[in-house]
Amino acid sequence: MGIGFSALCPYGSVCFLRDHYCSARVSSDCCKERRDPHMATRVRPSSKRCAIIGGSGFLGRHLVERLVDKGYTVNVFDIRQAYELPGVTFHQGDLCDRQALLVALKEVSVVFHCASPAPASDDRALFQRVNIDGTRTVIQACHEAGVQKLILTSSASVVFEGTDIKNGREDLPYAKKPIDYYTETKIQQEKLVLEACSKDKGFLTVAIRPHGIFGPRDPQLVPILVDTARRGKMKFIIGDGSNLVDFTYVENVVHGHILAAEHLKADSPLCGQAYHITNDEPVRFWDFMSQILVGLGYSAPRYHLPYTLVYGIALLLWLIAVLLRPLIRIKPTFTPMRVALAGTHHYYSCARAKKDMGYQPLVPLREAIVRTVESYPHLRKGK
Ligand SMILES: NC(=O)C1=CN([C@@H]2O[C@H](COP(=O)(O)OP(=O)(O)OC[C@H]3O[C@@H](n4cnc5c(N)ncnc54)[C@H](OP(=O)(O)O)[C@@H]3O)[C@@H](O)[C@H]2O)C=CC1
Ligand SMILES: CC(C)CCC[C@@H](C)[C@H]1CC[C@H]2C3=C(CC[C@]12C)[C@@]1(C)CCC(=O)C[C@@H]1CC3
Repeated sequence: MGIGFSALCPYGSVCFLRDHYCSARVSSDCCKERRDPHMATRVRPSSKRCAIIGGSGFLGRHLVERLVDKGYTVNVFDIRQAYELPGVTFHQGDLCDRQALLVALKEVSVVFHCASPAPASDDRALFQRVNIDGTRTVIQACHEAGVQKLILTSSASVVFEGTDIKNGREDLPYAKKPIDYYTETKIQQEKLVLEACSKDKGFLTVAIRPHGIFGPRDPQLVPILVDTARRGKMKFIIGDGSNLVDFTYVENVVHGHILAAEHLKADSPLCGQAYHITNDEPVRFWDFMSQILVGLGYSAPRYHLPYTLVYGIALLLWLIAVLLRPLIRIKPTFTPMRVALAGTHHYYSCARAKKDMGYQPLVPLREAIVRTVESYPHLRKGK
C-alpha cells in the first residue's frame, strides 16, 4: 500500500499522515487528531496535488489549464512537452515506464489518465502496449506512489458496434465487435481501471466516457474535416442526414473530469463506475459538420449517398490498403470507422453524471461551435 495511508475520513476525504490538511470547513475529529497545527492553513491540500498523464495533448492541456485556475498543483506526464505554463511541472516520458511515472506521481493524490495513441493510427501493437500494458503500469505506479484517486478518460465508443445507439446509458454492454483497434483497447483499459477500484486499499477509480470532443486546438475533428473539404471530398452526405450524434465541447469534458475527481469518495456511488459526459444536445451529424464548414467559409455537403454503398466502398478500400501495406502505405479518408460514425445515430444519456456528480454542460453547443470556428483562423478558406 502507498506510503502513509492511514484511514478514511468520515467526510469521505482520505486522510494521509504524511501531509494531512484540514480546512476550517472540513474538520472532523478524525481530521483534528491527525492535523499538523503548523501546516493547517498554509499548505495546499494534498487532494489538490494532481498529475495529468497525457497533459500535453488536446484534452489534457485544457484540463491542466482549468486545474491551475482552480488552484491545483499540477504535474504533467507526457511523451512530449508541447507548452510551458507557470505552476505546472513537466515530466517527459513514456507511461509504460514505471520508474519515470513514479517521479511524476510523487506526493500526488489525484491522477488523470488521458493519454492514448491517436485513434486514427493503425498500429495495433502500439495500442496494446500503451492503452493496455501501459494502463496496468499506471495503476501499479499509482499504488506504489500512494495515489488515492485515478480518473480515466475512456470513450463512449466502448459500447458502439457501428449500429444505432439512441440515448445509450452506461449499462449497455461493451461492444463485442468494436469498430477498430483503438476502441478494442479502450474497452480493456476501462475494465482494468474500474476493476482496480478498492475502498479497502484506499484507491478509488472512475472512468469518464466523452464523445466527439471538439474545441480550440483539437488536432483531429476540425483539421480532418477542413482537409477533406480542401481536397473537394466534402460534397456528400452519407445516408439521409437525419442521424443524431453527440459532439462535446472540450470545456464540458474538462468540467466532467474535475467533478468526477471531486465527488469520488469512498462512500460515493462513483467508485468503480463509468460516466458519459456529453453536451447533452444530440445534433444531426451533418448539420454539425456543415456549421463548422460554413463557419470557416467552405460549402456544406449537399448530395446524398446511400449509407450501405459508402460503407461497402470504405470496407473495400480498407482491405486494399491492408493488402498493399507491404508495398505502399495508403490512408483512405473515408475509413469504415468514420463512415459508421457519420451515418448512424449514436448519442448517450448523461443522466448518471447529472445525478451522481451534479454535472451540467457549461457551454451550450451553439456557443461552442462559434468559439471553435473562431479559434481556427488559419483553417479558413483561402488562408
Ligand atoms: N478526441 C476525442 O474525440 C475523444 C478522445 N477520447 C480520449 O480522450 C483522451 C485524450 O484524447 P485527445 O486529447 O484527443 O488526444 P491527444 O492525442 O491530443 O492527447 C493524448 C496525449 O497523450 C500522449 N501520449 C501518447 N502515448 C503516450 C505514452 N506512451 N506516454 C505518454 N504520453 C503519451 C500524446 O502524445 P503524442 O501526441 O506524441 O502521441 C498526447 O500528448 C484519450 O484517452 C482518448 O482516447 C475519448 C473520446 C473522444
Ligand atoms: C471525413 C468525414 C466523413 C468525417 C470528418 C470528421 C471526423 C474526423 C470526426 C467525426 C466524428 C469524430 C469522432 C472521433 C474522431 C474524429 C471523428 C471521426 C473519435 C473516433 C475520437 C476517439 C473516440 O474515442 C471516439 C470519437 C468518435 C467521434
